[in-house]
Amino acid sequence: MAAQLIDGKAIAEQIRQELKAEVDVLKQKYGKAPGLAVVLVGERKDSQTYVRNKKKACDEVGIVSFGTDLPETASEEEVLQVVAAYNADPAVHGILVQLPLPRGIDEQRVLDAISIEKDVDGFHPLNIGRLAMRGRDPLFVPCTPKGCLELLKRSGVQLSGKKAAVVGRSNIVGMPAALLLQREDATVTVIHSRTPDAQRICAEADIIIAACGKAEMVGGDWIKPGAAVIDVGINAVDDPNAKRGYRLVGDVNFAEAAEKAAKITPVPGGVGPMTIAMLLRNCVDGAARSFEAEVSA
Ligand SMILES: Nc1nc2c(c(=O)[nH]1)N[C@@H](CN(C=O)c1ccc(C(=O)N[C@@H](CCC(=O)O)C(=O)O)cc1)CN2
Repeated sequence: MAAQLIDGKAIAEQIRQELKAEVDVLKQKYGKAPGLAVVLVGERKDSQTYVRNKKKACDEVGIVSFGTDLPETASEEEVLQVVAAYNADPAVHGILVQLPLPRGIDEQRVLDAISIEKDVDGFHPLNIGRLAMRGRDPLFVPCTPKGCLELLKRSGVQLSGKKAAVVGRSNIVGMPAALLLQREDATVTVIHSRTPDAQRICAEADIIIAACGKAEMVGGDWIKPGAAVIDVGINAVDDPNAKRGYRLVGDVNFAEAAEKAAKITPVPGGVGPMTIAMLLRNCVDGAARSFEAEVSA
């Protein structure tokens, strides 16, 4: 392997330590701690694990976590009532509704109901809209793409003036990642299922963010020698030799790409841990804004 590994687990740990110090300062200055409310609807095992990990990470840095678990059968109105209660609660500075929601609940309606001042996932259309505008700043940026940019910056990858390819155009990763790269003065191409010549475009890019949800789709011949490669994919592939009966692979063929890239993230241990670190970052930023607004009111 020629590439240098971008260790998301270690960088996320470093960020949590930085945040713990910031939270201590906030507590001393304002006499209160940031609060994060996590809403989980249904019994999906993966969502339960993510929510548990989010709460554990909050404890570690000194953020107070609040939680509401609703059954799979909860109605949209019940979910909206929980969101409304957290919107009105001054001890809560961030609200997160774990996705995906059970079928029958209008995800967009629920996300739209979160106050933009508490939208620590950055999924509210006003926050996304501001991200897309020059001269306007969102209050929060979605955690996974924010984590991708943080990994690039902390690994010393220059963005300004570089060619970037984002593979995938989802609302929660691909599109915001493209907007963030553009804000850093990269020239960005978004590649999707109907893009002709996807491989050629990707192979011309200095920076690749792969977020298409297809196991190992980005092969070695998609990578420009010396490129920085950020792999957002988390795909389970059956493997009878693995402890859990499956192993996780990204959207990038790691072994092939690592021979060509200068820097690359692994899966697991790359972007995944950064998603939670960026959630904490957003929550601390939201709380700091709220505390400051209170004292200057
Ligand atoms: N409201 C939200 N819902 C969801 C989000 C989100 O950002 N906000 N993202 C994903 C799930 N997610 C956090 O919620 C998440 C996914 C993966 C990881 C992670 O650390 N993955 C590990 C591997 C884990 C394993 O071994 O199974 C890794 O990549 O190293 C963290 C958070 C969907 N829902």
